This record gives sequence, structure tokens and C-alpha cells, in this order.
Amino acid sequence: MASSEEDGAGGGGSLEEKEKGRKRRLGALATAWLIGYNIAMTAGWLVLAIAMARFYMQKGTYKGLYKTIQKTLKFFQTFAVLEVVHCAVGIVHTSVLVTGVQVSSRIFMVWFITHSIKQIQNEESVILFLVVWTVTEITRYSFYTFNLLNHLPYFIKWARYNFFIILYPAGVAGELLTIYAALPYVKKTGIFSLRLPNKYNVSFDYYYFLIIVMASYIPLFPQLYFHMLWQRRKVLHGEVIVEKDD
Ligand SMILES: CCCCCCCCCCCCC/C=C/C(=O)SCCNC(=O)CCNC(=O)[C@H](O)C(C)(C)COP(=O)(O)OP(=O)(O)OC[C@H]1O[C@@H](n2cnc3c(N)ncnc32)[C@H](O)[C@@H]1OP(=O)(O)O
Repeated sequence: MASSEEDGAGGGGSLEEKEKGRKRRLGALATAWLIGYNIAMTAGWLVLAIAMARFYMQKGTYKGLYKTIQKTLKFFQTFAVLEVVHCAVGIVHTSVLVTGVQVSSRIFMVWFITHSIKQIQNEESVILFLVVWTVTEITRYSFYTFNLLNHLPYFIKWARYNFFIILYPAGVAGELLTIYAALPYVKKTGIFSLRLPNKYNVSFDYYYFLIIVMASYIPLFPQLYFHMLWQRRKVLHGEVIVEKDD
């Protein structure tokens, strides 16, 4: 698309100059915000990593670990909602849908599974996804930070686009096993379920909803994984992927 700047056809340059200046300021502001955001997120997940390592070294067990770190986890994972906002307002050029699925599945795990169903907080699968998320996020946010500062060490770039090959399936396994472990408690307690008769005349069974969520990983996860494989090819091997129109 040719802009009027490129056309250079008169048009009283001052208006165009003002528009260019406004875009530059917005660009600088957005970059500054993203640098701050990514530094805060890297720091948050580092705090979480240190807290988990300290807990395990002091107690020699992972039992009780979730309870100790839950506040930090909830805060920083919930804060990641801003990533969807970043895409939606266009300061980050990536898919709102892909980011939305990723972020909502994490928030769902944190608030509607691990926070709400206390009996599963000491499951090994919880520790599995916690460790995997933590490694992923420290790598990912430090990658964005250094990239924005134009000083990206190659090993961070390499880690960002290689670790996920193992970590993504491992994280998904941790999440699915955790939801699976929650099912008996959900059935027993009827948590988040709405039974008939009630004044709204609506019924909702959280148990079956969780089964649907688990099943939805089958079509959704490969799409996220292939998205990352495409990103990897583009960034590490400089391949340009041309999308078909139809
Ligand atoms: C109601 C219930 C709903 C439940 C739904 C259930 C279904 C769920 C199914 C799937 C479940 C998945 C579960 C996930 C588990 C895990 O996370 S396990 C741990 C392993 N995880 C990973 O490795 C995560 C990998 N995923 C991601 O990194 C992201 O989530 C992503 C959205 C897939 C990343 O994609 P994208 O942003 O497109 O890739 P990048 O290459 O990183 O970035 C593209 C460009 O965007 C820029 N950018 C992005 N974010 C930022 C930022 N914060 N700051 C600055 N810049 C950013 C980036 O620099 C790139 O820009 P260019 O360089 O210009 O291309």
C-alpha cells in the first residue's frame, strides 16, 4: 500500500509530518512499555523459579510447593492477559487468536483448576507444568526484552526457538494430567456446576465441561505447536513462509 508520504504529491507536508511524528512517538512509547512489561515478567518468573528451587532444597519435597508460590504464580500469569491486549491494539505483531488460546488455557489452569480444586495442588503433574511454564517464560520474556534492546545473545534466541520442542508437549502433559486428577473431586463436590431445578432453568456440569476442555487440546495444541515450528524456521533459518490466499 503506497502511503501519501511515498507519493510525495504536495498535500501540505505539515499534516503528514505531524502524523509521522505521532506514529514515531507512539512507536517509542509502545517499545518503552513492552521493554518494561517484558523485564517485569522475566523478573516475576525468575522470582518463581528461585522460590521453587529454595522450597525444594529446604524441604526436600515438592509437597506444599504450590501453596508457597501460588500468589506469585497467579499474579504474573494473570498479568499475561496484557499479551492479548498487545496483539489486539497492534503493538505486537502476532495473532490475537494464537495468543488468546495460549493465555486463556494458562489462566484457566491457574484459577479454575489448581486454585479451585485444592486436593490436586500436590500432584506431580502440577509441579511438571509449573517447572515447564517457568523455564519457558524466563526464556521467552528475556528473548523479547533483549530483542527490543537490540542486544540479543544467540543462546537466548536458540533457547526460545528450541526449548519449546520438548517443553510444549511436557507442559501439555502436565496440564492434562492435572485436569484428569481433578475430575473425581469435581464430580464429588459438584463445583461450578448448576443442577436443575433452579430459578434460571439452566444446567451446567463442570465435570463434562472439563472433559470437553481436555478433548479441545487435540485440535488446538497442534496448531500452537506448528505455529512455533514456523516461527522457528523463520527466525533461526530465515525461511519466509508464504501463505496461500485460499
Ligand atoms: C475456557 C477454557 C479454555 C481452555 C482452552 C484449552 C485448549 C488449550 C489447547 C492448547 C494448550 C496449550 C497449553 C500450553 C502449555 C504451555 O505453555 S507448556 C510450556 C511450553 N510453552 C511454550 O513453549 C509456549 C510457546 N508459545 C508461545 O510462545 C506463545 O504463547 C505464542 C503465542 C504461541 C507465541 O507466538 P508468537 O508471539 O507468534 O511468537 P514469537 O515468535 O514469540 O513472536 C512473534 C512476534 O511478536 C513479537 N512479540 C510477541 N510477544 C512480545 C512481547 N511480549 N514483547 C515484544 N514483542 C513480542 C515477537 O518479538 C515477534 O516479533 P517479530 O520479531 O517482529 O516477528
